[in-house]
Amino acid sequence: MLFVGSIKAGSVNCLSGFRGGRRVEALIKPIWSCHYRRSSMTTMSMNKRGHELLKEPSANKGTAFTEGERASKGLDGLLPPRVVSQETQIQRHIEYIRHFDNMLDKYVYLMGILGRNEKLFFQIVMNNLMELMPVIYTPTVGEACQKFGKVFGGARGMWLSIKQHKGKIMETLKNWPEDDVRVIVVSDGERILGLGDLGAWGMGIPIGKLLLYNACGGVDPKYCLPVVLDNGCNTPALRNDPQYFGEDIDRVRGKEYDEFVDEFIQAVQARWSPQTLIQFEDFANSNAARLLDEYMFKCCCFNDDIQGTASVALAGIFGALRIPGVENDLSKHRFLFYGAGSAGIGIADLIAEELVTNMGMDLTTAKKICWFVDSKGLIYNGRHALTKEKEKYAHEKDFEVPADASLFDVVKIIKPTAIVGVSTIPQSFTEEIIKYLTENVERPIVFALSNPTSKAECTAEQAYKFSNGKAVFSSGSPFDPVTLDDGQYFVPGQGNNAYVFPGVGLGISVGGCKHVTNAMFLESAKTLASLCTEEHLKVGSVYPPISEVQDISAHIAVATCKQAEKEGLATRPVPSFEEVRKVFYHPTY
Ligand SMILES: NC(=O)C1=CN([C@@H]2O[C@H](COP(=O)(O)OP(=O)(O)OC[C@H]3O[C@@H](n4cnc5c(N)ncnc54)[C@H](OP(=O)(O)O)[C@@H]3O)[C@@H](O)[C@H]2O)C=CC1
Ligand SMILES: CC(=O)C(=O)O
Ligand SMILES: [Mg+2]
Repeated sequence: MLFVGSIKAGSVNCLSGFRGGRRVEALIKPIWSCHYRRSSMTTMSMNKRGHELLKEPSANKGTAFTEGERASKGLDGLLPPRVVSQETQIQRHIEYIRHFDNMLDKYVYLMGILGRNEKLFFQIVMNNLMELMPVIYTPTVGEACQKFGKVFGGARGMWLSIKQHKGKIMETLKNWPEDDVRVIVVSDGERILGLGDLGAWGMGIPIGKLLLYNACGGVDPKYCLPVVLDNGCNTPALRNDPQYFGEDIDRVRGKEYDEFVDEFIQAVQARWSPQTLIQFEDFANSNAARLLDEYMFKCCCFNDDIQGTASVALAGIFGALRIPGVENDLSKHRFLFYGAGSAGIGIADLIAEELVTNMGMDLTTAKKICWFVDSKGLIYNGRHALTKEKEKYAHEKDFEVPADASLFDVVKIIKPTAIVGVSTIPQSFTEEIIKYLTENVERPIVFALSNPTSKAECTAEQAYKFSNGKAVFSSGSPFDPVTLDDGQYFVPGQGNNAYVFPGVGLGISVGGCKHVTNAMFLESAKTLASLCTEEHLKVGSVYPPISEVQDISAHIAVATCKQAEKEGLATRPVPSFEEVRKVFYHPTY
């Protein structure tokens, strides 16, 4: 740890200075040192005894409490006599989890452990990351959200209702027991994965994202807070469900909604810190980019669906460019996005930023390599129903597009080298589309990024089969490896922002950064791409394996800090990879 005891800790206010006195700060503060107030909750948990202690998930060890602990903490007789190791506990639970055929049952079982014994939960997940990430995250988290009221196992996170809490959010946030909150993932539940408006049941997503902060990004769960802003729900079937626990009102829009969000952001900054990171997640398109524009430089925030997704997709593209047969000059590609929402526009914006920043292109030309199809068809200059975001990619066209053109028709007109699915429309990358792409490009890029699996534009098997193994594929939700009849073997990469947001969030926190910028996501994309080796590319994966996500997150954290320093946004020195790795959350007892 970067700690020198002889200098009086606390003599420099970590929040106050960046530039002046930074080296001194580095000497007296370990990275991740508490620049906030001391956590009262943590102290309270440590002091618990007996039955109370067994009911405290952050401190409970169950049958692993040692004889000494049992004697000193009033646990004698409250546990069966034999002391077992955490390893034995893990073995027992993982064997049990493997007996469930159903992924949702696995989710519910695991969440039960989380509610009883946090460290055990995380150790189980971290030891079995490849197997359990699809349980705690996509695709299962989608189904968990759809049934959240039925599988909800207890209090986790905060539910802020526009009806009950508007005007008193600060007062409400005081009910959260931790005085040191560093990362908040917030959703209003209106666009939960590709599953639509799930209202307050969308809470599964902030919870799931933060579990990845802990398991993949090394952030201690005590610093994390999942939040749902409940401003109503426009899914009648959900509201009519007796188990639905959100507000039974139509979504509030306009000024009242904006005031609600604004009050939340200001309250977070006042209750915790201006550097508390706020990650916007799964807001509908009508609010996502708007809120990001509004708050990017008013607080420490980012929108994961826009920026995190852009970063992971660009990293995958960088990987693809290294595959023999794929055009290796980014500027010579022609991208066709199916879906022109938060994710699609975010990815195109970052591609354009790369072309401008690092390849010397002008922005107008850079944008021209990206074409979009939304629910109304191809986007072009003069088309009706264009938002401000879509207008950026509404190019002049010198061809006719029939009003009822299918995606295949558009593919034949645009002749893309890469298609990116962010549409929520399953099976839309059909056999004829993939075959056509393969006939026109040696190795087409086919990214089916919509989540969960049921919404993927095509499966990995379809992409490889229809292209005779030529497609360079990745998907938002995981697919198993594929072996084609002729023996070609592929390990599809998972193009999911989970590769990026835990590392960026960790970097922001470790660096004490004031704001989050697009350049940080560009650097993250490069960092992630640099970790994808020839060995991964050979089997078709444009990403390193998710099993390496902790190291990946630490590398991304360092890259984020470096970029923050460059932009004058860091308040602490850039840590090394080893320093970041050292402060990772370790859920061993
Ligand atoms: N892999 C990853 O890491 C990530 C994946 N995603 C996934 O991407 C998908 C989209 O997310 P996001 O962009 O945030 O969602 P948005 O709601 O912002 O955008 C969805 C887009 O799809 C378009 N669309 C909807 N129906 C059709 C249709 N029938 N034909 C053509 N286009 C259609 C919409 O058109 P219109 O504009 O006309 O309404 C809109 O442009 C989701 O499934 C989400 O889970 C999102 C973030 C990260
Ligand atoms: C992965 C993600 O953020 C999404 O599908 O919304
Ligand atoms: Mg999302």
